[in-house]
Amino acid sequence: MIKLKGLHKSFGKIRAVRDLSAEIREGEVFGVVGTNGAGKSTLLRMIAGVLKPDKGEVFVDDKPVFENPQVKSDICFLPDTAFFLPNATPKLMAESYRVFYPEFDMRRFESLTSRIGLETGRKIRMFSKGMQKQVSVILGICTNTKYLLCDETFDGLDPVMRQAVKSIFAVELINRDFTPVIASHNLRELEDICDHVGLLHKGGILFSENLEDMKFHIQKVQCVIGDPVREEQLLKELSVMQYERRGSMMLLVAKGTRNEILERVNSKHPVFAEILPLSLEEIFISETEVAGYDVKNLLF
Ligand SMILES: Nc1ncnc2c1ncn2[C@@H]1O[C@H](COP(=O)(O)OP(=O)(O)OP(=O)(O)O)[C@@H](O)[C@H]1O
Repeated sequence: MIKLKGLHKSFGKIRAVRDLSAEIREGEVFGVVGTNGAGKSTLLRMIAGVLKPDKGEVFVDDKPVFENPQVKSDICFLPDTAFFLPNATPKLMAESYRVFYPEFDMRRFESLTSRIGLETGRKIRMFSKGMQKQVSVILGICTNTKYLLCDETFDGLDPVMRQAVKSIFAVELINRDFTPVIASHNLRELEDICDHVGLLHKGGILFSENLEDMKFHIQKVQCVIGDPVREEQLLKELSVMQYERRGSMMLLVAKGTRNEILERVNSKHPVFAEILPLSLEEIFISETEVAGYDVKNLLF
């Protein structure tokens, strides 16, 4: 488990991370989302132990991470701009990774690179940006470290490759002790891979939730009731987070389980009613609006 306790980090007058506390549970995919400059990279660098917090501490499996090589050997950090040795090939990079990470799985490296058609003997600098990202992710996965910190890792990957990386993560999560932390400014990129998402804003965590819990407790429903009195009653009875009208159709996002909401709606004898799937983005927008934030400005 990763525990972040009261982290602060400033660069001169810029307060990149302020009083940030959170927990990242083992075996979960944790997403850190936030706009450019929200403090995501700074946070990941502190978790990786390459940057010392001004105040507070990062504990990885109950041990402080900074200047602790033993703990750091359980963490692989993939920065947003991958570092490759000059003129290196993927094969050479894999060999140098093996020096730092004794558990590096060379066989898996060969199998993954061949599966996605990456030539391991070609110079990385001749690769496209997306291909360089692929090399970086594969190297990270093959380190076999328990924690993999990914900074904007899915950025620059095409949809097919993004899907491939997600599948690789899924296999790792099943087969070994693996906890990826993925930072992105794009909630849509995190939607189908993360179990838990923390929303970072101006260096602090605004919101940190398990996605299944969130989806279980919020529903989007569209219905036609056709009677203003019963419509009014429904709006009063539900804990409405968002409400919109399109002609006679009511479209609302409300707190409650699927059954609770349907029961309330059906008690108003609707002409038509259905529960619609909610995207992670809609959930975040609803939850944070209720908390008094205009999250649309924080996500895109
Ligand atoms: N080494 C540094 N020196 C000075 N300021 C820095 C440094 N690193 C980060 N900052 C500042 O700290 C703030 C947070 O930056 P950070 O890179 O952590 O944000 P981010 O959420 O990762 O942004 P992005 O999505 O653009 O990568 C920014 O205002 C940035 O300018």
